[in-house]
Amino acid sequence: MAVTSRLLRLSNSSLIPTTINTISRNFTSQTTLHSSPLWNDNSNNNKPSMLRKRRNVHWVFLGCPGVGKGTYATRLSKLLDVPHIATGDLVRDELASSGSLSPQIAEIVNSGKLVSDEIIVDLLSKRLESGEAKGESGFILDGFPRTIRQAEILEGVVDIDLVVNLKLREEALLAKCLGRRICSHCGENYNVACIDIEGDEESPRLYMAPLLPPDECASKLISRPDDKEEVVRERLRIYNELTRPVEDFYRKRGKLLQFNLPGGIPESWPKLLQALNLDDDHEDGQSAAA
Ligand SMILES: Nc1ncnc2c1ncn2[C@@H]1O[C@H](COP(=O)(O)OP(=O)(O)O)[C@@H](O)[C@H]1O
Repeated sequence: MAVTSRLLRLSNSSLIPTTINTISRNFTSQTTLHSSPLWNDNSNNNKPSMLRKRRNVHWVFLGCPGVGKGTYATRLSKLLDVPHIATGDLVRDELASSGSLSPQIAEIVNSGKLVSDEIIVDLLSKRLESGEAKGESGFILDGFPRTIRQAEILEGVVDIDLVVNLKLREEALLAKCLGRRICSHCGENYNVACIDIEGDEESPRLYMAPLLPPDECASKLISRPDDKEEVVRERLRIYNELTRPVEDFYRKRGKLLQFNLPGGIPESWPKLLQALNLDDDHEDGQSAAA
């Protein structure tokens, strides 16, 4: 469908609030619509060099709180040279800047609920607009879409190539959220939890070493206010209720790649690259696994 008719359809749709017009402008002006999926075109590991150089991906990361969406999306965004856009970060930036929306969203976020589609689309639109001004193209979205309505809005404006659904055993998710620490100085993420879950007939042992901070960050660690146990449980409940159906939305469209994390970063990162057919783009296995 041509971009103009796509926009026309959007602006006529009662589903789409006015802020979405901004998001549609941003997406359509900077993206190649209906591009072929990078990961699907690599059958027999025989990657055409032209394809390997193409980095204009439009990917989405799905997964429960604590699964590691941010960690792996950040790494892939560096590897593919596309922006990693995390709506959770946009929300936290908005709160930190005491912007006009802060009072409205602080209470929602700190109780583990989702902020409204209108607010999140507004924040995402602004982020895309500033990226566009800097010449960005492509993206890895993390934390959006989180509802079927958000998925429909996104589908109305851009053709998503791939949705990576990260999966981790339920027992590990809470521990990962509670162990999460952020350096208040440099913003780097760490995790003090050491996860070691015995294997059984259904799943192998799961070991995830802590990701400890270097000395310069160790005294500056903070936790996210929504990483408290009762709030994490609520976020997990909301994920199951509102975001789980988004997995089906993309499964039906043949875009969902399920990826079970086998352990911590050293085990999971090379396997994720393999699953994405990006393993030979990754020249230095040791440094990436650090
Ligand atoms: N797409 C979204 N829709 C609604 N609320 C969102 C969205 N993305 C982020 N948020 C808000 O920001 C909070 C933090 O998001 P995020 O860092 O992605 O958390 P998580 O670790 O639970 O995946 C969410 O609990 C929610 O309140």
